[in-house]
Amino acid sequence: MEKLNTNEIEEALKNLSGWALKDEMIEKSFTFKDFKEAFSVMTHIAFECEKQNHHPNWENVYNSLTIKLSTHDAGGVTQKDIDLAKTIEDIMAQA
Ligand SMILES: C[C@H](O)[C@H](O)[C@H]1CNC2=NC(N)=NC(=O)C2=N1
Repeated sequence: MEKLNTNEIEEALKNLSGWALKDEMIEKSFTFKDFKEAFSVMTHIAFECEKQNHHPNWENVYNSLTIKLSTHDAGGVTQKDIDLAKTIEDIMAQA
């Protein structure tokens, strides 16, 4: 999968509210009511990642979750990351 250039990423991010390009990754932070809610959403996301065979770099501290997406094999952001970010937004909208 081809790395997207900065313009292509910025264009894609127009449809992904709150996601930003930083250090060759796209990232967004979320806050939940408590750990249980955060981990429940993470579990949901994890199953979708398995389906897409594409996985996040993420950090959870109690009720906060920071997700960073890049395609390790490509060394940057690809369409796979954009697709996974959209999936994550859909999950958050349901939560
Ligand atoms: C073997 C397997 O398909 C690869 O290691 C996949 C798994 N998930 C992945 N996830 C991410 N974010 N980047 C990858 O390059 C990647 N590669």
